[in-house]
Amino acid sequence: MHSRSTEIATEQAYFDTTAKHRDRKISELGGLVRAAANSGAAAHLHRHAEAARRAIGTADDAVAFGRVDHETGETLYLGRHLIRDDNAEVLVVNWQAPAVAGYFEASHQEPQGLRRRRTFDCTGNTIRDFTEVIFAEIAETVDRHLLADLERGRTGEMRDIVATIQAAQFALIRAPRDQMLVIEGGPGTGKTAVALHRVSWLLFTHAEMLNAADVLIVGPHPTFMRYIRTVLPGLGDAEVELRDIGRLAPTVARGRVEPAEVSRIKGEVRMAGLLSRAVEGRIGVPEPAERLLVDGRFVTVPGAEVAEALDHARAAELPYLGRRQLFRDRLGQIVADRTGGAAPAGGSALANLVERLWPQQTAPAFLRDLLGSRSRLRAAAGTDFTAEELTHLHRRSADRLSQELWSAADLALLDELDHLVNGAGRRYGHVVVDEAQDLSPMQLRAVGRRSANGSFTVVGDIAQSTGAWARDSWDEVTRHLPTPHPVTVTALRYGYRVPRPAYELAARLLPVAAPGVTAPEVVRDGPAEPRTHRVGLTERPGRVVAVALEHAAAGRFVGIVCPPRCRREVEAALAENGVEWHSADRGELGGSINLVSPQEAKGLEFDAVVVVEPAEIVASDERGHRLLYVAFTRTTGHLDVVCVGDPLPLTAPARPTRGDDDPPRGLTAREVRRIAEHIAGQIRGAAPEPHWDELLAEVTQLLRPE
Ligand SMILES: Nc1ncnc2c1ncn2[C@@H]1O[C@H](COP(=O)(O)OP(=O)(O)OP(=O)(O)O)[C@@H](O)[C@H]1O
Repeated sequence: MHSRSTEIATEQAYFDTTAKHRDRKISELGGLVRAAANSGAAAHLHRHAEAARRAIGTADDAVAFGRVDHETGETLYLGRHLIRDDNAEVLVVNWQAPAVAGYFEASHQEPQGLRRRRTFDCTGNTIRDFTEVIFAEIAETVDRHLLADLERGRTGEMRDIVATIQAAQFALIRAPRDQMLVIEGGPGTGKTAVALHRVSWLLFTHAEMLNAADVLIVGPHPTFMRYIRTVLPGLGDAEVELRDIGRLAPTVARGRVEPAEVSRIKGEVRMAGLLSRAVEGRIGVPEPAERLLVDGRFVTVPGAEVAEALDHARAAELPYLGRRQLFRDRLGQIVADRTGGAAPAGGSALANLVERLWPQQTAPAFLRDLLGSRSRLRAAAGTDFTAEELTHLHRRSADRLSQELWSAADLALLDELDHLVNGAGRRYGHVVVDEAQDLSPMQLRAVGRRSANGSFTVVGDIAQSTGAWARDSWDEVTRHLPTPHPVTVTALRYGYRVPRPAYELAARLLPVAAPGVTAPEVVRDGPAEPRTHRVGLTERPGRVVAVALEHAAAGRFVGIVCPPRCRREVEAALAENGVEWHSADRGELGGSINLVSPQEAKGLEFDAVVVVEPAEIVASDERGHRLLYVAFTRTTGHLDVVCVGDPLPLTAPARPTRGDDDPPRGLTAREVRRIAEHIAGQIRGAAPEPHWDELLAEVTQLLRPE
């Protein structure tokens, strides 16, 4: 029998030969890319060469990550990319190929014709070691390679998991395309990783009908998109479109903070009806006779004829602006018939009449006018909204459109309006929506209308569902995504990210946070028990920074998960200590110390997590225990809780850090909190001076007794 070092040397020789073939191909393609870039008419060749170059990987990567030996004696190496020799013989099979599915699927119970599965541990293309499973052996061996992989330090970028995809994950990755596949599971079960690898697998398997630019991945916030953005390009699929949910809307200034009840109303599906009626309501009624000055003389068109042209255009199956054009053409013809000439081209009288009866619109201008006008809101609301709800929707517009600041809920309304006004935009052959459990019906409509065929991968976890649209079942989400295909909800059971001690702490929240949700089975032990630091109020920020620095000094990637109320003090302490840090709120993630809100921590992970004041996190959301569950489950290793109050609040939200919380007479504590949050939110959003009046008006509105 070969010794291990001889075995590694033999494998290394194979890797070296393969690398020579790959590197030559890379340089050939590089030459092609350069040549194509130089010749003017060769853009498509350039793209093709680029894509081919990406599909073969880079010279820094290992040529393969695994190998399977079949009972038949055939051996296949698998890698992220297909590699051939000069005679087109396959040296390494790409991981999506059916021939190597057994690598992911085979188990001791069902070896699927495999004798051996080997996984290589490499630095660049140098093999350091390998682990292997011999399927004929009786005892199940722990997948040491997976465990070693999970122990590795994290950075601000997610890595692919191709070498260690587990059988249950692989089943979802290769599930049929024509369905709405809901992947649920606890924190760190690999839902996001699986969804991304599924995209790569679908692109490979359906290459003839689906290319990377036909796939859209929607995530919760910009930081999350940055976190996942390198996974697919690393697998050779660089063109896939990634957008956070806010970026589906037309580009506007974001950052408006508004009370939860306003967001809640704006997220409801009945807003779609209101917007559609509001758009139709902008089409005017003609005068009994319309007089137009055309080429120096007046032409009178009877109102009935104009009304008929309006009705004709209104009934067309086109968006608002398409129908406007129809009306304009028809009116032009009517005028031309009267003057006996050709249709007046762009005559200003005609243009004015069209503009009066069917005004030009953009989604932002339209929404600003609508929300700023009680009468327009009332007219469009019909009987679907109460007077109180309309009062919530109404707001004073900024003086200029460019000064208007938009909330997250507004963005979905803008997208709906853009669709009504300009018609359908880009549609995709497959749409992935991650952290879908928090999206409002209006946000889900924005996602849904981007699907060309109802093929979706929906990812999320009910136990992590928070905010105005916290869900208790998947049906509440999927019913807003149109599909002719079946809906399949499948759970991932094993928790790969969070080590046992940290997860045991987090799981104590589950009975309060999400009764009925099954906890994942954790696959590994952690490096340390969670630590609780009970401190006095004034010590809190300093301790947070000290703990974060301790982890950073040990080379760990650190996340400080901090509720909004403690943010300023922690930022100040970081500054005082001269600590360089990154803010997830600004879409940054990286370096060593990162500051994130619990909401924005969703989907992210760190080697060490410092959770600041759990009771404040619980108090900051109606489903605050879920938010704390999210915070505790961001760690791949260390967890520290720094708090003045209860480190694990299991009952109603408490306010441990202030003694002066009694509400003034006439206001309930909830109202005071709501107002305080609103004012704080607006200030945080750095409302510029032109918005101060508006802010005051909104606060006055909130203070009015209900
Ligand atoms: N088969 C695997 N091999 C190696 N690492 C894995 C595997 N499955 C999951 N992981 C790792 O576990 C971590 C969690 O994965 P991921 O972020 O996809 O989980 P999630 O279920 O989406 O979590 P959350 O609900 O918190 O967003 C990641 O670091 C991922 O790389």
